[in-house]
Amino acid sequence: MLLSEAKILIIDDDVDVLSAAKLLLKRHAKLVDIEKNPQKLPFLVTNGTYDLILLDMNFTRDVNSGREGFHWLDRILDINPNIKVIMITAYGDIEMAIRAIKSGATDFVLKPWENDKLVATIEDVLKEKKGEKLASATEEKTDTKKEKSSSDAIIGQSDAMQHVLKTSERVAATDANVLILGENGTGKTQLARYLHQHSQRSEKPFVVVDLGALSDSLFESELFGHVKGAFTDAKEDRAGRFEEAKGGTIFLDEIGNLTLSLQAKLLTVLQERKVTRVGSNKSIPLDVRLICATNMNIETMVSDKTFRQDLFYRINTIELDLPPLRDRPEDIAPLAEFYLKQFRKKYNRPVNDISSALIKKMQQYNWPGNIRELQHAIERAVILSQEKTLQPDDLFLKNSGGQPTTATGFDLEDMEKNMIVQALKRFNGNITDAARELGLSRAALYRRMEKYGL
Ligand SMILES: Nc1ncnc2c1ncn2[C@@H]1O[C@H](COP(=O)(O)OP(=O)(O)OP(=O)(O)O)[C@@H](O)[C@H]1O
Repeated sequence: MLLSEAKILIIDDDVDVLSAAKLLLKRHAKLVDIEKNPQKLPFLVTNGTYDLILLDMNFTRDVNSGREGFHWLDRILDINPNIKVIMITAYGDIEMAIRAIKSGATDFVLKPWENDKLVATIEDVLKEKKGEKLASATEEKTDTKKEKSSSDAIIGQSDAMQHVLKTSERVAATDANVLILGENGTGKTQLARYLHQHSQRSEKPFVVVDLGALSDSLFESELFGHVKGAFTDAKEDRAGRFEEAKGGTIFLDEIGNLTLSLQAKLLTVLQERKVTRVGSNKSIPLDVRLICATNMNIETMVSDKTFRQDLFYRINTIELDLPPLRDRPEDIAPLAEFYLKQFRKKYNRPVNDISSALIKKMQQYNWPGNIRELQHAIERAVILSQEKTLQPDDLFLKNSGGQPTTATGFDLEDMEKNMIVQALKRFNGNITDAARELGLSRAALYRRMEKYGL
């Protein structure tokens, strides 16, 4: 592949590194996105946009062990083993760079780099076929491709989801502003990406902004950009997210979390269709398609006057309502099977099937964390199950009937309880054998059984 065709993502916590690399590479590559928060990597990689990632070895939390870099490298390659990753390492970290390559990175560059050298390294890496290096069979590569495209798939055969999908197909091609409503984990981000990918803007950036995670003080500079010297930390000119999304789509998640004063600022930009970087007096025309989402009851917020009616009317030209999973039980089996396949492959586990009793159990559950919770529950079950067919006991679900809450992902206590249940089952309730397998003393196992009410 030529560099001029390549889509590159750069991840580094140092904004100066990010802007320097972007400035250099955007002259050569088709697309260059930057991100300083590595937590967003799984999301960014899953969408399959990028051919190559430049990944820093060290993020703030753990300054120079490189441990975080290895962690993120693993995550990236789990999601897409064929993606090319170039690690960015500091001088003196050669050992670490070698280790990175052994762990699956394609190459490394030393920081601070020489521009020509960086471009040449990227060009070489893009020419090379990653599969050859991994010495994996062609079959494996084909599978991964299939998985990449299927992981973007929106699964939903219920009438409610079919309705959402039909409307989405119709509106994707237009430039209409879309507001996506739905509880946490119902697939709002996934749907926004689908709309972008099926629009005429699909070759341009899809920029996600989590407004819920943005403090009031950062809002303007993050969304609209700033010029050098606009405030103490503004060491360089910086484009905002609206500018980054130029020609593409901007997805404003958690719009219901905006304070009234920020709502007014956003409204002005949307009305005037131009942005002005903080500290500048030059306005830049806006060329983005706007998709917003919230899990809040925004109409009630409008009546309560906590959300501006004029902003509401501007963002909701088309409204798409994603129903909670408990209201569409027909979608549960296809979703569970989809994730079973995905995790079976990821963790190389011999689990092939889901019993009908388990499907029934899942259909009776209320899924407060919606699809994300189901995804995590299946993931846990695939890791822990000793059987080829998942059974009701393999899936630990929180008690039904509670209020919808945010799913928290892996819960160590859930995992521990499940492992104990499995061990007891395997040894027909024999405490000595189960304790030995779990690496616990009999007393420790009894204590835990008591704690979990077993
Ligand atoms: N219809 C679907 N088919 C398959 N997977 C889905 C579907 N909808 C969502 N997912 C998956 O479920 C997870 C949660 O989806 P997503 O992040 O889009 O939800 P969300 O509504 O944006 O969540 P939040 O409100 O917490 O931001 C993701 O891993 C996504 O890929």
